[in-house]
Amino acid sequence: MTSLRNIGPVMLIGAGKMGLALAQGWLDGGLPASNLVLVDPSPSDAAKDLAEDYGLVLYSEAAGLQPNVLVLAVKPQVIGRVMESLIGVVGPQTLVLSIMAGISIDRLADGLRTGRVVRSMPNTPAQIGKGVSGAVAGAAVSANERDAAEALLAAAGRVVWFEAESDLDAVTAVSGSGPAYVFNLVEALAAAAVEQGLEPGVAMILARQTVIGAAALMEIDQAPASTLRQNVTSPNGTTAAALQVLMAEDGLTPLIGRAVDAARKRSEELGRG
Ligand SMILES: NC(=O)C1=CN([C@@H]2O[C@H](COP(=O)(O)OP(=O)(O)OC[C@H]3O[C@@H](n4cnc5c(N)ncnc54)[C@H](O)[C@@H]3O)[C@@H](O)[C@H]2O)C=CC1
Ligand SMILES: O=C(O)[C@@H]1CCC=N1
Repeated sequence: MTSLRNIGPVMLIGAGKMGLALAQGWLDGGLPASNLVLVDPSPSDAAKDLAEDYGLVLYSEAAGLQPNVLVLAVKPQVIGRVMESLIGVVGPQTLVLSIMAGISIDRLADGLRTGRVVRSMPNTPAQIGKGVSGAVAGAAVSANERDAAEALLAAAGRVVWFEAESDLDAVTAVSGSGPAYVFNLVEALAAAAVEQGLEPGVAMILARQTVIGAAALMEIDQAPASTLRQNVTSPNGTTAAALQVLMAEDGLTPLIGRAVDAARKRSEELGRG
């Protein structure tokens, strides 16, 4: 696989939450700081801090530069304007790697006048190298360019390639937004603990560490999730009583199904502008 050391200049357009999570992963993964430029007209303190810590250049606009890889990490709602500002920045050798929800390869190819576009969907655990990204390569993307995109995404965690671009709307709804579902589960578990009379601070420690522990166990123990669940469930015990509620016909599975469906529809909507 292509190494981040010899991928050449990378320009990140949009140093927001997800862009910075990726940038941190690239720097940790060996991308030389001198090869990373951040572009953001209103950078957050976190963006300024990263730039200062690593000596990165932080520009308010991209004019005059032609990177090897241009990473698009702005909100889908502003991409029209952003693409206009990038004419001339995307050269004949520039690979475009988008992480934006909903925005199609065709739309980027039209707006940036290049077919060299990889559309991807990472998630925020990228920041610690534990993310997962789905990716689709446009028809004009060469094997080397696909390798370069893979190197950037692999610094953030696992990479799964798809043939059908429409699958990325599902990926967005499952793993792109998914960390939020898990954090919301922590909030719900902590709220339930408070309802049971526990002090809020303690409730949050218990809820948070339960999810941290369960995730860490799942990483080490490759048994199916259903087996890990069964390992907690003593016959006729407390977990069985809770699972009767969670696994009822109107329990967690249809609820998560509706949530994922809503996210997918929103991803499709964002794509329609
Ligand atoms: N937050 C997440 O978990 C994930 C987000 N994404 C995608 O990443 C993109 C960014 O999302 P977030 O980081 O959450 O949003 P954010 O609001 O934290 O970051 C967007 C950044 O773009 C900057 N920006 C606005 N106009 C710009 C311009 N003309 N040029 C350069 N930068 C500009 C803003 O100042 C901001 O710092 C979205 O397209 C989203 O779909 C993808 C996967 C996961
Ligand atoms: O909420 C969003 O639209 C972005 C895409 C996936 C995660 N965050």
